[in-house]
Amino acid sequence: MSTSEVPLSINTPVLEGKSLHRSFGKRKAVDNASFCINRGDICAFLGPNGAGKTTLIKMLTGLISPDSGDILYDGHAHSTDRLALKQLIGVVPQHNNIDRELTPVENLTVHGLLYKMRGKALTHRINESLAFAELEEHRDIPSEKLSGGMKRKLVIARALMHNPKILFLDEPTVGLDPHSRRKMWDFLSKINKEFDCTIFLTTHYIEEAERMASRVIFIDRGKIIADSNVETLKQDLGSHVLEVGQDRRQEFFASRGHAMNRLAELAETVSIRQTTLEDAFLQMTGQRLVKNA
Ligand SMILES: Nc1ncnc2c1ncn2[C@@H]1O[C@H](COP(=O)(O)OP(=O)(O)OP(=O)(O)O)[C@@H](O)[C@H]1O
Repeated sequence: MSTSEVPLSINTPVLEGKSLHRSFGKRKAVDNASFCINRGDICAFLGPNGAGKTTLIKMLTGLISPDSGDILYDGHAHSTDRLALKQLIGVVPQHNNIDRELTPVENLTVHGLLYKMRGKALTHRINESLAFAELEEHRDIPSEKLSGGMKRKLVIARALMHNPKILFLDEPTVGLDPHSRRKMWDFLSKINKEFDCTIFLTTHYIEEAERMASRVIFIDRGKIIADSNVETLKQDLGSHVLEVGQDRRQEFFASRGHAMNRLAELAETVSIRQTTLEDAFLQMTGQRLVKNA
């Protein structure tokens, strides 16, 4: 049995980054980043503006090369085989790069042709993609007339046309209103389940990572500072937090009961709430992720 025929288990690594470095001049955009993404993961890279998320995605998708380090897909380096890499991955960049004058059908057709899809197979796939993205009604209008959420879905549908194994999304919901953002999370979860597609996304929206991700990797100033699941990151800190006094100093507790006991002792103004990923990031880095959904 060849390597490609070995059945994949859930814990099969599909993507590994090993000691990745990338600088721009003196600026270390990505600094010794190592991680392993398993099949079926929805992995969120979470970090503030300028943390290195886009640089990392560009390296993983072959747009730029690392200064040093290795990138392995299914255990193999693809640095010399760009075509094989392109078949394996779908990429959704931060900005919608659809052809605005072309219709959704035309945008998908161009992508399909580039991936050597032809005839009935291409038509079938386009129809399937439009149905999945709920864009059938808008299939023949210029794409510039689509709403922001629809344009985003079209970019995603296009990235999925050739059935990639891993979908990369750089800030998938940036610029969308909260309602469209939530619908996008459902859409991405559906892609993950129905297409058996591993998802790797960057975001600086806490809620996005909390709602969607099975794995969260914190990145700060180019360095990976945590790699775990959402619940573990929060539990490590304590499930509940008291914010005490005018300066809202934080005290963490293992349970609501413990937090309530402490609350009863305090004479100052206190609020109680569940711990969030924002708290975990703040404790680790001393800075906030800034934007929130
Ligand atoms: N082409 C480039 N030339 C020079 N500096 C760059 C270039 N690309 C990125 N940088 C710098 O590298 C650092 C990381 O940038 P990057 O875009 O990867 O961060 P990010 O986490 O994606 O930020 P954002 O959330 O704002 O998109 C920043 O300091 C940025 O200014």
